[in-house]
Amino acid sequence: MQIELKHHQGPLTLDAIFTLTQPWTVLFGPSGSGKTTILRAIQGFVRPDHGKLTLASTPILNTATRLFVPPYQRPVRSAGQSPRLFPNMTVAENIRYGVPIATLASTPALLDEILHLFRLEPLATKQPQALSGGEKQRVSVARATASAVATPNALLLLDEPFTGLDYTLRDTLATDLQSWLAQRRTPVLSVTHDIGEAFLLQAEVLRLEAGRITHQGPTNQVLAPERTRLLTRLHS
Ligand SMILES: Nc1ncnc2c1ncn2[C@@H]1O[C@H](COP(=O)(O)OP(=O)(O)OP(=O)(O)O)[C@@H](O)[C@H]1O
Repeated sequence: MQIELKHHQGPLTLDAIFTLTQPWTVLFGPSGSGKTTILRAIQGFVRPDHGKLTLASTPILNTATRLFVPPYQRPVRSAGQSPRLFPNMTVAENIRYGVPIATLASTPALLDEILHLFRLEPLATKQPQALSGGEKQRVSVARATASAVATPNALLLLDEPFTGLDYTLRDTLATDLQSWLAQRRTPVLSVTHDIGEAFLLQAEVLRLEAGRITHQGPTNQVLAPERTRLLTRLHS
């Protein structure tokens, strides 16, 4: 996927050009650097001043030619920072919601696999009001994951997907989800400012500073300064 975005928004001047080449890419940067704005522009909820987006060789935005594919027609699925679940549906129904009936018929095990992947089997029949914040977050990411794997050539966007989870669950879930999605060839762009999460994923890292991509490469290269700073703090 090729992404070119130029946009003014409040104090932010976004000027980001990058290509997603790996199965999982992490967008890493400080608060306010524009991470969520990039995800929202890819979804189609922010219309950039200037921009060009191409997903799986299909253009979905080109301000020069006035091309703007609306959000509901983009093969983009996402889970945001605050889980928004259907309150009148169970966990299983929420996850099933974005999966076409034809997909459920051809891959009947999909829902069970996702419930298992996200450790949600014991909660499958509960409604959102009976869940903790971390459980709701898991359902939200599970729903976006189910919909992404059921959509041809989809890109999955995850904004702070493991926030609110304890470290043990986060570590297992992140690595299991990464390999499960890689097997299904569903690419991911996730946002984090958690250095532990970035190292855990062993993904390609895009480092964003004040609206600009300053580095792109493997985690241990791009985040070496953060790692050194963290280790120094732990040993002092
Ligand atoms: N609708 C808006 N109108 C004006 N300014 C906005 C709007 N949405 C966000 N901003 C500003 O744009 C900047 C980038 O916001 P964004 O949410 O993309 O940052 P972020 O890197 O995702 O931050 P965080 O890690 O805190 O979620 C911030 O300064 C924010 O205040």
